[in-house]
Amino acid sequence: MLLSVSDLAVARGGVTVLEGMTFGVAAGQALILRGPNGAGKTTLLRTLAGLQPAVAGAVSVPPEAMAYAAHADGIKAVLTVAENLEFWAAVHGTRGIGAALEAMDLVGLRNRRGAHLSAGQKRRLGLARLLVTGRPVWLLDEPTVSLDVASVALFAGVVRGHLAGGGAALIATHVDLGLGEAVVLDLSAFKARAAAGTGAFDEAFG
Ligand SMILES: Nc1ncnc2c1ncn2[C@@H]1O[C@H](COP(=O)(O)OP(=O)(O)OP(=O)(O)O)[C@@H](O)[C@H]1O
Repeated sequence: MLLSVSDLAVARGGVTVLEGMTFGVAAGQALILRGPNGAGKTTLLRTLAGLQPAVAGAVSVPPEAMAYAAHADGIKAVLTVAENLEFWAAVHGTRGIGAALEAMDLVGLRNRRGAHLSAGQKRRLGLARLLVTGRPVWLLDEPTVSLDVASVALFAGVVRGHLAGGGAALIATHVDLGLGEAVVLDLSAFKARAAAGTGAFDEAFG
């Protein structure tokens, strides 16, 4: 397994929302996270990314092995598309942004400032960032929001390429990315008892 999670519990706002999560993701595999709004998909991804501590349990690889694409793209408005990617490449100690520019159809936009990109273009740049991290496990939170049909297909190809290269991905998505080999993890099975009756889960699971 490229990533193994055992008996993991995660919390939001001081309330444990998911517990007893044990699963693995193999090299070349995508795991699709399912669950209604508020189920805890973002909370799980943020915990794996090291942005918040786990309540309990163990994760086999450190956050440094993972690349997280959050709802916000984290683009620097004053930098151009190419400069944003070069900045991230420098942060991650990798070289070369050409493949990332091409993969997400950003070559023609390489000199446009972040502030001047459309929502979908920003999203494409945020996803191109994954490629320059060089990290094996991708954590993707609704990655196709703002993308048009052509860009969704482009991104699905990028994910397939990452998997074919021995990477893995955990993806919270309601969109079918056409990843035939993907395994679905239904988070309803891990609803924390502590969350029942607090309001945090009532909306999600009734
Ligand atoms: N600061 C907070 N304090 C209390 N509860 C919170 C806080 N932030 C989030 N929550 C609750 O934690 C639960 C999990 O939220 P999370 O964002 O992980 O869900 P999600 O499955 O990603 O939802 P969505 O599909 O809507 O993005 C939700 O019920 C949410 O209302």
